[in-house]
Parts: sequence; structure tokens; C-alpha cells
Amino acid sequence: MNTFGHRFRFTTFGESHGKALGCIVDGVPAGVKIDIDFIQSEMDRRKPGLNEFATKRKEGDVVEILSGVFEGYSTGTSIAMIIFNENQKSSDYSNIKDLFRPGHADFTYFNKYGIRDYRGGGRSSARETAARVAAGAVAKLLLNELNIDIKSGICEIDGIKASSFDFKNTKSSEIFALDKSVENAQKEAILKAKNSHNSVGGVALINVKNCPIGLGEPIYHKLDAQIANAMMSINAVKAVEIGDGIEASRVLGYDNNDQIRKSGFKTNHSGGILGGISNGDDINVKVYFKATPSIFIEQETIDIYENEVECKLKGRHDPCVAIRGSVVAESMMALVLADMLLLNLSSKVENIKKVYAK
Ligand SMILES: Cc1cc2nc3c(=O)[nH]c(=O)nc-3n(C[C@H](O)[C@H](O)[C@H](O)COP(=O)(O)O)c2cc1C
Ligand SMILES: C=C(O[C@@H]1CC(C(=O)O)=C[C@@H](OP(=O)(O)O)[C@H]1O)C(=O)O
Repeated sequence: MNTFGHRFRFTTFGESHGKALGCIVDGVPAGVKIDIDFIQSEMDRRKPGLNEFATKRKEGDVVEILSGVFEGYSTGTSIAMIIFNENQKSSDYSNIKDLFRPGHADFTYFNKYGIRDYRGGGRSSARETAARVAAGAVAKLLLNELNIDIKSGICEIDGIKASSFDFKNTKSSEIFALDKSVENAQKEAILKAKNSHNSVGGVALINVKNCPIGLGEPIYHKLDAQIANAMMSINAVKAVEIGDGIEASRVLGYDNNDQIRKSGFKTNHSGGILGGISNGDDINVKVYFKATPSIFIEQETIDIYENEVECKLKGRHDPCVAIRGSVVAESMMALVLADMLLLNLSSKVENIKKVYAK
């Protein structure tokens, strides 16, 4: 199953060390202004090789639109985009071609398919998320027309939490006011792990402003279920929390409920979603990334012949995937919201009448 979404759908193609990656976005309404500079700026936020907190692999990640756009506007047909790989360096993988990296997808891909592109993890590599960001940028352009704004920030690295990101009991306008001393400690933790040939995990907070009331389809395509599915589909994501998340199971009802005034909800424990439907408040989602599996400490593993061997990696890897992963999470949020937005149009007969009114 290679397609994501119901009305606003996308699929991606390509491997980390293949010729190119790309996506096809289907269901984009006609008339959306497709700003290629914006799409590229989103690619640039995720691309590898940017700084010491990312893999050293250098890719331009220049995106080219192949179809579905005419004179700067979507035509209502499929938008295809392509990104050529430039800096594969597949020789880094020749010594591990027959063995399974602990923590990566090598073992499961090989056992499932009986064949695996070992070069840079092939399709299981998060290089695929470049194509998701291109698709997500198109979704963001649609959402921008409605003033829906998605941002992300890093709220935890290696257990070091940014308290200003703790949106418990707050409206979230201030959650991106990151404390500099915390940020520095987090950066230090990443470099410490990196210098000891190890890696760290982290948590990204995704915040959506101006989401209209009504997105999400009861019962089986609830907005929170769609978001969890989208986030869990990102490489290395091990948990997702909506609003207060796990904490909501630890407090009393009175403390968890968001009381309602004419001016809106007094608090936002729910993360902007009730009954699987957006309530008009900020949507807040925490996405938990595990520590990068490819590390440079020797580990025990087996090869495809079931010999017990040592795994000694070479190559270029992110010391903390949450940093670039947060951009991918924003993109997945945009793709879910665009999809739910289009699905929601058919929820009331008034909407249909409005469209067809003479
Ligand atoms: C943006 C991003 C960059 C990543 N970079 C690396 C990397 O450099 N090395 C690595 O081993 N894993 C990296 N990962 C994680 C692996 O792709 C992922 O752990 C692997 O596919 C196994 O899937 P799972 O962790 O979801 O089970 C990255 C993930 C993301 C989201
Ligand atoms: C190339 C990217 O990240 C890659 C994601 C990745 C993984 O296993 O997920 C492993 C590394 O791949 P390679 O060894 O092939 O360079 C990262 O560099 C990218 O994000 O564009």
C-alpha cells in the first residue's frame, strides 16, 4: 500500500542511493498558487548536510515540478515532483551488505521481501522523507489560503526538556519561546553523543494555528487517528501524543477538561481535538523520535546466513533525527489537514448547495 490520504493523496518513489526520489500529489484543487520558491525553502529546511547536528551527506535537494502546474497555479491534475540524488557514496555500505544493522529496517525488510537494497537502507532510508516534504509543501500552500499555519519546535533532546514548550494548561502562543540555556544543553547532548560515536533521541512539538472547527471524520478517520498514523509513518517515530497525551490519563476529569466560554476554550489539554474533530483551538502534537540506529560503536548482530557477527559501520548519519524529523512531521500534519479539509466539504448539504448555487 503506497498511497497516503483520501481526497488529498500522495505517493512517493525512489531510494536513498538510487537515481532520484519524488512524489505524486493527487487531489490538489485547481487554482492553488504553487510557489516553487516556498516548496524549495521547505526542502532546504529538511535537507541533509546543513550543520554539525545532521548527517554529513550533501544534497542540494532541488525539487523540479514535472506536471500539474500551469502558469504558477495547480490545474487540478496530479502534481509530480522529482529530486535527483547527488551524493550517494554507496561504498560506505559494502562491508555491511549481508548483515543487519541493529535498530534499522534491514532485518525486517530482508525477512519480508527476501531482497533488500542495502545501499543506504534503500527505500527504508529517511531520504524518502524529502519527497514527503515536497508533497507537504503543496499541502501547506493550500492551507495557507485559509490562513492555517503549522510550525514545529524541538521540545526535548536526550531527556532535556524545554519547559517553555510544556503546553500543559496553556494556550500555545508562547511555546516556541525556547529557553537559550536549554537549547544549548540540548545541542551539547547531541554533540557529546556524536563524539562518542553514539546518537540521541528527541521530541518535536507540532503546533497548528487557525485550524477551522470540523476537520476529522468520525468514527474511523478521526483527526487524532489520522495524525497518529501520519506521524508514526515517519522513520524512527516511536510515540505520538495529542495535547496532554499520556498526562491526560494521570489527572482528574476536572483538571483535564477544557472549560468553555463564549470567547473559546479556557485551556487546551485536548490538543485541539474532541471526538476526533478539530475544535478550532490550536492543534498540539508531540512526536517522539528514537535515537538514530546507525551508530559507530561496534555492536552484535547476525548476517543473512544467520552467522553471529560484529557490526561496524562507516558512513554519514544524523546524530539526532528529531531535528530534521520535525520538518517532516510538519509536512505530514499539513498532508493530513489538507486531506481532512477536502473530506469535510461533503459533511453538510449546505456546503454542497453553496458550491452548486446558481
Ligand atoms: C529525518 C530523518 C533522518 C534520519 N537519519 C538517519 C540516519 O542518518 N541514520 C540512521 O540510521 N537512521 C536515520 N533515520 C532513522 C531511520 O530511517 C529509521 O530508524 C529506520 O528506517 C528504521 O525505522 P524505524 O526506526 O521507524 O523502525 C532518520 C530518520 C529521520 C526521520
Ligand atoms: C540522505 C538523507 O539522510 C539519510 C537517512 C538515513 C536513514 O537510514 O534513514 C541514513 C543516512 O543515509 P546515507 O548513509 O545513505 O547517506 C542519512 O544520510 C536525507 O535525509 O536526505
